[in-house]
Amino acid sequence: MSLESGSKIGSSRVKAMSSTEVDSPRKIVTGDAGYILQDVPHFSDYISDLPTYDNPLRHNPAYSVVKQYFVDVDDTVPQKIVVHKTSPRGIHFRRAGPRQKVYFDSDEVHACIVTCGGLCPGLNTVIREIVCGLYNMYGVNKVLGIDGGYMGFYSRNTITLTPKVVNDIHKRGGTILGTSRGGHDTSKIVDSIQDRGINQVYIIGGDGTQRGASVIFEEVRKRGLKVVVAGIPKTIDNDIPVIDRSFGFDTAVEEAQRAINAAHVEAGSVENGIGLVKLMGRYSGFIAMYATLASRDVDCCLIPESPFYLDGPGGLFEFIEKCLKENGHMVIVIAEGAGQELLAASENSTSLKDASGNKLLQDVGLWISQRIKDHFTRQKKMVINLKYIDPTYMIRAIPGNASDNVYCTLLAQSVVHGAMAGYTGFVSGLVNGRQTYIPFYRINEKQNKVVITDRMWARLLSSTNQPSFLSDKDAAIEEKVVEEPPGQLLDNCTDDKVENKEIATCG
Ligand SMILES: Nc1ncnc2c1ncn2[C@@H]1O[C@H](COP(=O)(O)OP(=O)(O)OP(=O)(O)O)[C@@H](O)[C@H]1O
Ligand SMILES: O=P(O)(O)OC[C@H]1O[C@](O)(CO)[C@@H](O)[C@@H]1O
Ligand SMILES: [Mg+2]
Repeated sequence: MSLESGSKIGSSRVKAMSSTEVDSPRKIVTGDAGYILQDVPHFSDYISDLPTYDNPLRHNPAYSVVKQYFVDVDDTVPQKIVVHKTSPRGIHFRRAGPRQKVYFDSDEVHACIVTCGGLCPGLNTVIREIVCGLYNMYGVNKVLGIDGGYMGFYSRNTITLTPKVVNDIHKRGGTILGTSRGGHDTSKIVDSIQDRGINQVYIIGGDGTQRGASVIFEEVRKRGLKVVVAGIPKTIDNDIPVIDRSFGFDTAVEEAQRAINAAHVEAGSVENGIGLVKLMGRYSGFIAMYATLASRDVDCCLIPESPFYLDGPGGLFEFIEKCLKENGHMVIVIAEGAGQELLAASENSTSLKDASGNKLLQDVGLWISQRIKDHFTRQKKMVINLKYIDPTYMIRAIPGNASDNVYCTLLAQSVVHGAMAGYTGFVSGLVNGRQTYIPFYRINEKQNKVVITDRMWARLLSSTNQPSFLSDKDAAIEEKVVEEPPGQLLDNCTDDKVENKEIATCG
């Protein structure tokens, strides 16, 4: 059976599923033993008789010597790699990489790149590698940078991108294209794409951006345009599902160590020192969790997914007192989205939003510093020295580290290969260590969160020895989860549940 788009699918079963009336049908291919491919759209799904061309990499001296450089069209990557002998084969994604045939003549390509949402280490590397990939691998010579996020599509300013222009940009933080929140108008964006004659759109951004990319793709498809819409997920919070991790995350965790070290040194140098570090993470506490695990100097890590309380037995104040009595100092790491429900209850809660509609959070770092000071100084009459460090923007406004730079290069080259091969409506992402093409709906259906009933959070609790802050009621729920019948082998059991539901519906 061949899974190549536009070709016959042999004995496998293909089912078109539509989630809403406006969305194009989902491409689901099923095979033996519970095999499911959540495939990505392709030009041939809605435009017939398009010419194809030999991939120019065949004649590129760097690649032509590589044995099996081209990816087999049937290659797919499983989402879950821990299985029982009786497990169904489960969900798979199309493997990324160069194809023998491409759907663009090099001279025909007019690509553009846009960056949206907050900054993230590695953005410039992704831009650089898309430009260099298009020029050097595929002989493309028209690449435009859209200035300042989605709203830049409506302005006249664009930046011509060539390998020379982008040569050094990976050494700089931020994005040379600029970024923004809000201002997404699908028809105006697609009008602009059409007016400029753009036929490959590369969209780098977070969850909001990829939702925007998905509606741009739907509009492009509705208009029957031969225009690739492809995303590269960017999120320093690591809140995008399915992918192993987002680019820039590694750099952010590494940079956070500097703040934690400073907090530790400050706290250890005074009587009853408390070093408090606030890290990014609106709804997902991955940066805080990994920075804590990496550091080993942190005594308590507070994240949005694990509600905590201050007073009484098992509460934060009791734990701080214990640490101070035992060690004379302590370090707390708090994610910006942690404890927001406590702030809302104790302060005038606001419903302010940013231009994209994201809720603006109150500063939990300042709030908790004040509450700790009040508790120990006024109520307990104890001398404490609290130093609050807020490095939030410092950890994202830096260039990617070596590992993120390599990762960004692979993501960028993969997305270019996919676009040249005529795939569209997809993001390029790492799944179980392999580059894949993932349909937008999988990226947009939910947020990736720390699962506090997983082993990773248990590792953190055992490393810090902090309280779990679970009430008897919560503990009972946790117990129930653990007692569920076998089948939830993986750390991320929430994912499994979602997927089992999908298997049931797609099957
Ligand atoms: N549901 C949506 N439909 C269309 N466009 C959207 C949607 N959500 C967000 N956008 C647009 O995507 C862009 C970026 O969104 P947002 O500010 O939420 O950042 P993000 O991509 O989620 O990145 P991050 O949260 O990691 O900083 C904005 O221009 C916004 O208007
Ligand atoms: O202040 P800005 O630029 O809107 O971004 C802040 C938000 O962006 C993020 O870094 C996500 O990109 C969040 O962690 C944070 O709350
Ligand atoms: Mg977001």
